Amino acid sequence: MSQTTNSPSLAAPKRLVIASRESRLAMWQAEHVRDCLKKLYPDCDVQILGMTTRGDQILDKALSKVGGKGLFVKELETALEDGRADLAVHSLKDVPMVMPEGFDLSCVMAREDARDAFVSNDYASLEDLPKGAIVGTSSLRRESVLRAKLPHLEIHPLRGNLDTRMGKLDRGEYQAIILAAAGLKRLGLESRIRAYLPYDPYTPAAGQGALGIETLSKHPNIKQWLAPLNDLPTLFSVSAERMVSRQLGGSCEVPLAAHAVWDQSQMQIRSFVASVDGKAICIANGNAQVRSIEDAEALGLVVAKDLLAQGAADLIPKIAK
Ligand SMILES: NCc1[nH]cc(CCC(=O)O)c1CC(=O)O
Repeated sequence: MSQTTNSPSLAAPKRLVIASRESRLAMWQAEHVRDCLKKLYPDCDVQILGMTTRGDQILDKALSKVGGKGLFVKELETALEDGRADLAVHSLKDVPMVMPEGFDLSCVMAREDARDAFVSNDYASLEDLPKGAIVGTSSLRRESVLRAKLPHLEIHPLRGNLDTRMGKLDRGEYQAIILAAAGLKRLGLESRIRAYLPYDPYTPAAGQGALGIETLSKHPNIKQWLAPLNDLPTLFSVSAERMVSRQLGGSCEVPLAAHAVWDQSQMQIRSFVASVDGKAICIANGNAQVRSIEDAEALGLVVAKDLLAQGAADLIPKIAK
């Protein structure tokens, strides 16, 4: 993944098929990748293969209860294996921390706004919500911080694609909902954002706001063709975040947050592991010079060790210690 220039000896691709989920956000992301590839390789025929995943079908349960991450990527991986597609585009947040055998996270593209957003028709911010107001989120991470900071609020589950979630808010099922700002901005719904939640304490999930492209390990050419799409600051940041998450079991069955920023070789990272009720929390911050993916992962490891030293493992159901 560290390669960011195209090998001059490799001929341009003739045809590339992108596997994508069919939600509006997933299609936006696939079209974005298609447009970038068309710019790089004007003579290449770039197609999008849309498909429904189990994560899109099961809408009545919290993600953490139905298999979590991986749920949105499995069908796309099958399309790669079967040769129906060459690359799969994912929200990086949904990509498992440990890639399955035979698959690589080949490319990480520039990050959108990584923050969580407050969306409401009647209130301007979380702080304005009255006692008993219903806030929609199915993220255990968001729920944990909300319960700790604003215990007078009611947290109710909220699943489905972005349009479904907005519809539920607009029908009055919730007084407010919390969503990733990235998805809203990509779909032109930025004007619905009433407030941005600060990174402290509302730290995002590892990879939030970034796009990841997955390919088969046995097709190194495709990885090389994608290399120019990598964004170095994002790649460094998410490498650190994903290392923290990986060390802590990498599931979404536990409130786990990790967010890093990289600028001019300096990286800062904030991470927490908490209980869903918000009563217990381990927080670790890191700061280091980072000039490579290895440096970024090393910082992620330090932060993970800090969390574990504070007893984070006790908050995680099935972590292999
Ligand atoms: N877990 C679902 C998911 N995966 C990616 C995004 C939003 C876009 C992104 O973070 O890149 C969302 C929705 C949300 O958290 O509101």
